[in-house]
Amino acid sequence: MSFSEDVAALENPLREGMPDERTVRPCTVVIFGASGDLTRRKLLPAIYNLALSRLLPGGFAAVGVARRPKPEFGREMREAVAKFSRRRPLDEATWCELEKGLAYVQGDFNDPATYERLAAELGRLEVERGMRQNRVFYLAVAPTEVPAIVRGLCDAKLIEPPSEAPDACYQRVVVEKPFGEDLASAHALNRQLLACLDERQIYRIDHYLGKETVQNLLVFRFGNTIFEPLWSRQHVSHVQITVAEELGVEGRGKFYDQTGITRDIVQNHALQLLTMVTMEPPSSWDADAVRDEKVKVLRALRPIRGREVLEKTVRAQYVAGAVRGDRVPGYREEPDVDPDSKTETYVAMSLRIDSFRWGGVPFYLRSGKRLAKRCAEVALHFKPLPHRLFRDAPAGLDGGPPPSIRRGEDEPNVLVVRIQPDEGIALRFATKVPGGGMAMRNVAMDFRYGTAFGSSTPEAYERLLLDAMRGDATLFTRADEVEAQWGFIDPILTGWREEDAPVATYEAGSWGPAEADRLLVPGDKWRKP
Ligand SMILES: NC(=O)C1=CN([C@@H]2O[C@H](COP(=O)(O)OP(=O)(O)OC[C@H]3O[C@@H](n4cnc5c(N)ncnc54)[C@H](OP(=O)(O)O)[C@@H]3O)[C@@H](O)[C@H]2O)C=CC1
Ligand SMILES: O=C1O[C@H](COP(=O)(O)O)[C@@H](O)[C@H](O)[C@H]1O
Repeated sequence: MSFSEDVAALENPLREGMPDERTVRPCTVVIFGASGDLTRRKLLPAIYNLALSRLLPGGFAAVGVARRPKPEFGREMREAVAKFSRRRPLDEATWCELEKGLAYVQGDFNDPATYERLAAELGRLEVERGMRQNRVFYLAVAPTEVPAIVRGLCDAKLIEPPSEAPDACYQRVVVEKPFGEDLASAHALNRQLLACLDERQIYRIDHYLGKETVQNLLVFRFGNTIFEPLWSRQHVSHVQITVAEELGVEGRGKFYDQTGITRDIVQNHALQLLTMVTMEPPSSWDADAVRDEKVKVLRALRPIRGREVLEKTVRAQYVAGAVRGDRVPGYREEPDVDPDSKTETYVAMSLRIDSFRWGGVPFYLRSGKRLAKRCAEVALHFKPLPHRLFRDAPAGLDGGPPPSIRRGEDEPNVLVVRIQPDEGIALRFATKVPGGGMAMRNVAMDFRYGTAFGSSTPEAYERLLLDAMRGDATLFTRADEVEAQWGFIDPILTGWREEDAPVATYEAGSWGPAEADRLLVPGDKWRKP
């Protein structure tokens, strides 16, 4: 912990109790796909930040595995950390210590010799650094590579079945998203994994679950008494879930054109947000208790299939436009994208959850690349007043409210959970305009994470790596959960194909296609965060 953080911890009462006390046993993290983008942008910076926060165990090593030779792996990773770490400049002492336990094994995932070399390297590090065979294998690779790696690890006896003995070593496998590309492939992948591993050893990652604000959805709902009674069809008129990006496909045109935003974001991140907002309270903070409740919501999602896709979903692609003033090309002009591509870069849908709590409440979900603003949020729109006692203040009232305070007319209460950026929670409510009369205007009560807890909150990958080392799978998806997600998404993708659903267009830098408005119940409007 740096001096300034130390002081902040002492001075800010909200930070009390923040350091995490759960211990991590000495272990090695092995990253498959170590020459790839995720490793340098996210994984190594996350490991470095854990080291900087003194959350790594005394004995720790990180081994990268990939096809390309990397004679300067340590130097490359140092540069990556210096560039992508949330805390800069690089702390030399922390990096030097970490680098002592850093190694690289070159090899093809399909070649048994790769695992022999890895076994030798692990043996050397474990002896040298006084560690036992506690290992987290992080598969930062495409889903097609996963079965070969797991087989290779098991054949080489680098993974053993889990033992209940208190001092037994563990071996766990973290599997990156996308987990399959449809229900059939996800199911097959689960079968292949479970042929070699126990479910307790499998950690299917969805990095949105590692975001502080996503976890806070559960604390907000189940750690307070006053919100949960409002959290249902009795009070909520509709819910909007938005995952918007300013970014385009960022050099991942080939991957993206085969994937599309529904598989890349909605099947995982957006549906996870939906489950966190709508699940029933779990009986305890236990991995299976939490995941059982999430699966129930996924199974209660009303399917959208066949011609229903035309009425309940909108897919679209961006055309050239300007994002924050910079001209950007259209999707079909991006490198490695088919000029006749029908892959969606935007999707909006109107969902229903068939349950006692949510029956009749529309859930509007949208996600897009190259939208006006980077923003992920969940907004609960409450029901309108049954009877209006007070009048809205007329605009331009002398000495009246500034324009940032919104007119109250027809604007019921809204609770917005901002996942990113500007993480926080805002509640919109009506208030009396000062002066004579009883005119009202809407104002916001606004909690900001940055102000309350300091600006540098841990990255999702830090939390999730640490949880995998600790053996806490609560924030990872279970086999039945990931299959239930695909079970909802698959019929939509099939419906689009079979019904030849139109692909609308939207200008890059806008809030998406006008066609998305037809998903809304009359009177509802998409938010412009
Ligand atoms: N990048 C991101 O922001 C995110 C990525 N993900 C997921 O993480 C995973 C990895 O993504 P990303 O890092 O971008 O992918 P990259 O394409 O950048 O990296 C893939 C890695 O896999 C290695 N590899 C592939 N096949 C083999 C093989 N047969 N033998 C040995 N090595 C092999 C490559 O090695 P080499 O290049 O040396 O051949 C490279 O290190 C994907 O599933 C992706 O969907 C998830 C969220 C965000
Ligand atoms: O998984 C993915 O997520 C990122 C967005 O993540 P965020 O944490 O920056 O919100 C997205 O850009 C990428 O396409 C997708 O694969």
